[in-house]
Amino acid sequence: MTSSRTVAGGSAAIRVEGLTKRYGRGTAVDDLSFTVGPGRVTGFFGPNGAGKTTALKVVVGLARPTAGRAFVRGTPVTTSRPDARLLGVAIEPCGAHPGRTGRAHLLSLAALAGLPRRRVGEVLELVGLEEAAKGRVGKYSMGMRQRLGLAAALLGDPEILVLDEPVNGLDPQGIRWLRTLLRERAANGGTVLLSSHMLGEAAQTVDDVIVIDRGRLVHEGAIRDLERSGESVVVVRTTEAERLSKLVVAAGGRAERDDDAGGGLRVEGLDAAEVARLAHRDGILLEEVVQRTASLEDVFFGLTGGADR
Ligand SMILES: Nc1ncnc2c1ncn2[C@@H]1O[C@H](COP(=O)(O)OP(=O)(O)OP(=O)(O)O)[C@@H](O)[C@H]1O
Repeated sequence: MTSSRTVAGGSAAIRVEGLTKRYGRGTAVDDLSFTVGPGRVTGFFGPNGAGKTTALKVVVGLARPTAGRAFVRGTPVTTSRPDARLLGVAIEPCGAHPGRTGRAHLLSLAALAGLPRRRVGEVLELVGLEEAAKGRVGKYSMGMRQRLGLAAALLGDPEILVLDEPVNGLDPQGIRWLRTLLRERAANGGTVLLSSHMLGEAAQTVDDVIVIDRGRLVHEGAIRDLERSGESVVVVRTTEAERLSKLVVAAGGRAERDDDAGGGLRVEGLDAAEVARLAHRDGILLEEVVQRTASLEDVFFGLTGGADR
């Protein structure tokens, strides 16, 4: 999928520049640019329909961009078969015929990529599918199909892994296992780009995040910075929410009714002590005041509007 001509991208493992992809009159990806650093696990996040799969397909050469370019290790991506030693890809559907065994599927992929047969046994062990690989793919659970897709991506022991929603269908133990596997690859210098529509869940796995919404970039940076960016929220329970809400707004804060707080208020822009002072000054009784830091999911909703499409 790459040519020998090095053009751009610098030391980036993956670089996407001004990528737009239209399907008919719809725009799936809209002037998107981002960089994936080497030796890091990068999460590519966005609500359903944000354009993640489409962008990843362009990055791995499975779709042609309408405009813009993608580079893998500085080399422009083309739609020819990727070098399995450079780039491993797991994007559904995995292409395995339902009537074939998982092992037969991997053996044919290994042969196509010029990789030794022994790699099939090795990757099956890595993903915990040794026994299941003797059975037909059509009988696999979603979690087993995920593991088979990952085994295929790992065949060439690639420098860079691109995984579309790899956590889907995995149980909690499976998620923990995948996290360890991906962290180990990054610790050994490998690069991972994985997509997910749940930022909170992937937070322990990734170093960096790229967040898109409606095909456009809304955030790019380290996960730690995003965690720190969470503004604190004060949740107040009172029978005089309406009156307190006006005081909060007059003091420069934001307030909205919070049904979870039992007819209370959710306040942003002021801390708990300031809210308590305002209430006390006007003789408003507060039944409960709780201050909490916005979770990563709150930050994600704030960035993307939260709505799945
Ligand atoms: N082959 C296609 N033909 C037409 N429209 C498409 C095609 N592929 C994707 N789209 C549209 O492009 C938009 C982005 O889809 P995409 O699958 O890339 O989003 P996503 O972020 O991966 O979503 P999800 O998390 O639901 O998989 C959607 O509106 C989708 O309907």
